[in-house]
Amino acid sequence: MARDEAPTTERETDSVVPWMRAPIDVCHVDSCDLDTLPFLHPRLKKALENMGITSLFPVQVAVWHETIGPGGFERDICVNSPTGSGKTLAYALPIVQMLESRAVRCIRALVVVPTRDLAEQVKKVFNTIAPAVGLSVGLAMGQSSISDEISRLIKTPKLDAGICYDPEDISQNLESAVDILVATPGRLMDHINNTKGFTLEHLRFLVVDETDRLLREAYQSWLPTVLQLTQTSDNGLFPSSIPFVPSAFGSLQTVRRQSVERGFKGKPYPRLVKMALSATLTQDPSKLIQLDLHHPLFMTTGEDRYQLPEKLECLRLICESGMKPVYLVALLKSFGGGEKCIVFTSSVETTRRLCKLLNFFDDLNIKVKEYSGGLDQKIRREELKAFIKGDSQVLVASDALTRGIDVKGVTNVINYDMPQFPKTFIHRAGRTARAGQAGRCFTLLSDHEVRRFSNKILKKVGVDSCQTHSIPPTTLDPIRTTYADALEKLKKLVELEGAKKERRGSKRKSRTGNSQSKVNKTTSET
Ligand SMILES: Nc1ncnc2c1ncn2[C@@H]1O[C@H](COP(=O)(O)OP(=O)(O)OP(=O)(O)O)[C@@H](O)[C@H]1O
Repeated sequence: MARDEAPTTERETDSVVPWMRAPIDVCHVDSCDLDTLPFLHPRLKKALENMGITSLFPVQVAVWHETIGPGGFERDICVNSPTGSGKTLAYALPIVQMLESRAVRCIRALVVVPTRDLAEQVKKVFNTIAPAVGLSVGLAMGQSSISDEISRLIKTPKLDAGICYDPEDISQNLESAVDILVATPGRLMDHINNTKGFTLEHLRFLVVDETDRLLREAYQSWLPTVLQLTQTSDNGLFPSSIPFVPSAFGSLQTVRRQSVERGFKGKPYPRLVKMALSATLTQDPSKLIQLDLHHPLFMTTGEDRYQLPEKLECLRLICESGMKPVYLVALLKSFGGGEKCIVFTSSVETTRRLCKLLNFFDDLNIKVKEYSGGLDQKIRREELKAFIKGDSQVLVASDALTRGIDVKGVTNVINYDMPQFPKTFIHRAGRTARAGQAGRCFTLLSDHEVRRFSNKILKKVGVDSCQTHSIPPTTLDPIRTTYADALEKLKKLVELEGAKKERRGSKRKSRTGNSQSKVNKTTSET
């Protein structure tokens, strides 16, 4: 179960920080054609058109107006906008536009996301626009080789053969190879602590995507560390005493001076601008305070705390107990092979077993793949790629990985296990009905879950109508027999795997036993 969706503290529900009480309601903002978007750089307009984008979504227009042009980035921005509403481009576009005029290459924008798959996805979005204005985007995420990553993030100076250089001198003049870095917290900390030449000294934009998840995550140290590395020298009203001496290799010192920003005295410039975004942005003051926001501007969508995508249809199936797989297979068969579907379970183990069970239904004729934290990153990436390409039609997934994942053409989401928290429901359902498309979210319920589902989940997320989807017995009955066979095969497989695990365990024991006896023998001989 994804820890990050755990129920919020009571405080979060009844007390709202002052700056969240009068938000900009994105419902009152219209989409805007690229032709009429003020100040948009022509090369960025072209890059967007090459992606098939001809207008910006409301949340993107709202953020653009608060970041580009006269009031540009005067305030930090917090965005609470539904899944699939285009939050990634909402922050990527203004940041790329603002960095277009940078002279020297160094990390000026850092985007922190909770998972590796999301990091790769966000980097891809930046890569569709940043190169158009000469900016380079880097990726820092765990489970990939850190040395390869360093070679892509840090540029070592060209050394003339035959001249011996002082290594100290070289490390003093390592330069960043990227302008924008997308990172997961763990790997970001690795680079901050160990990578020579890696610096956030020149950082101007910090984006915390899926904020509520990141503020809950265990590796909390990344946020105070980044804020500490980018704070101004707090020396009253006089410019920072740090000497402004560009080095021989052209790297420059970012002098965060005190300066008068329109109406805000005493804040340093260039101030680190922060943007926090989520479909379920926390309102908990104790969490928000960690961001150390500067005169934050809050943008939300509609009156309610949470907003589901406009064209999302919610349905429920009440299943005989122990028969959920039969109802699931009947539902998958009813979709027809062409439609993409994500099936959510509440654990890695259930994900693994359910995926195997579905593949034992010989007449299902749908390619089902697993997508969970139990898989190695490389395999997971391959499975996701195959799903995006349409080589597989159904992904059985655990919650930990799906926040923000954007796969076009997912028309159905199925909650095989009932989501435990409202946020889990929102992020699962949010894998469909994206970018204004229609989509359906089915939830399989046993009798005893029906009441809890409507009171603890649907009511909290503002769903007042959830149709009951029924499957005729004539459809279910033939599946019951194939279910019995599939279950038999799964049991045999589990026993086989158990036996293999046991054999491996005993081999390991005997190896350690032998080596122990060897040690005993040698020690007894000596
Ligand atoms: N202006 C646009 N016009 C058309 N499509 C767009 C536009 N902006 C974004 N999209 C598409 O909308 C989809 C959703 O975008 P994105 O993943 O940024 O949503 P999100 O709000 O971050 O969702 P989540 O909360 O799940 O992370 C993507 O496929 C993206 O390519």
